[in-house]
Amino acid sequence: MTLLEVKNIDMHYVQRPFLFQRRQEISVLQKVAFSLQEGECLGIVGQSGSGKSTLGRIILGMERPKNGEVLFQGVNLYEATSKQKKMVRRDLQAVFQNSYHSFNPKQTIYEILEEPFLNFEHYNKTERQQKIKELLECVELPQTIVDSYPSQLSGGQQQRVNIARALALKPKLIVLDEAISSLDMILQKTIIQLLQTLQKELHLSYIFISHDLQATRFMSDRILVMQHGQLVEEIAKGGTYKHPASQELHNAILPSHPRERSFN
Ligand SMILES: Nc1ncnc2c1ncn2[C@@H]1O[C@H](COP(=O)(O)OP(=O)(O)OP(=O)(O)O)[C@@H](O)[C@H]1O
Repeated sequence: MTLLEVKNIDMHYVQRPFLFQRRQEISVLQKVAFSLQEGECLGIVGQSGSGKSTLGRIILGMERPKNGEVLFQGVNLYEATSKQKKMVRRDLQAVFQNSYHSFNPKQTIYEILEEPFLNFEHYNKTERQQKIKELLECVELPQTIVDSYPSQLSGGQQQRVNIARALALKPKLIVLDEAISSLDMILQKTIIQLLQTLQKELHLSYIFISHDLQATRFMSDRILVMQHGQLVEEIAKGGTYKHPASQELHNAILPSHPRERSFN
């Protein structure tokens, strides 16, 4: 079943290069269209500035596009009623690259994880405690972490808390925007494996946005390649890269052994 439909999205930003110069429209997305099935992990890759994060924000309902529609479970995000918006806020979650900045540093991990339940559910205190315990188990964090503040956790632990918070309301889709890019290689692999396990257990869908083709290939069922605000190629799992933009990303993957890395 189709979960998300992105139809002919155009987006531009208005810039004024210098104080007395005329405002210029910079086009960042042109006619972007794709759909996502339930349970699917769709990768979106492209070089820096190709428009991936802008597209991610539009999919999350955070930025209204100039033209086009985003339909999530059949609901147009930018025409939704307040009841529909509440449903979307439950079922559509995000994990961004800089996990620390998405926390209130004055809240403990317990308070951070409790917030979605306070906002969306009618659980009593004992039920909330039980749900937080389950969330921590889900992302393989120790229960002792609940009294810590975000600044007391490692980057990997912070990102697990972020994932736990995104999972709290059992969403249908999580948009992961460079969600593992700031972690070291070993941690990246661990978090990818965790995301894959959770995807199977909870029948989740992901949009995995990254400039890292290798990680995206490992994670995704299908990959869309972006260049200059357009989707230039769709690659099925195990498929080959034909478009020059895809080949460029592919060629940028470093060989695993340092001896094989030549910069000539
Ligand atoms: N708020 C904004 N105002 C003006 N221009 C913007 C704004 N946000 C993004 N842009 C421009 O839109 C283009 C696409 O940016 P975007 O962040 O979507 O690319 P990206 O592919 O996610 O890049 P990266 O991988 O470096 O994060 C860039 O040229 C960027 O400068």
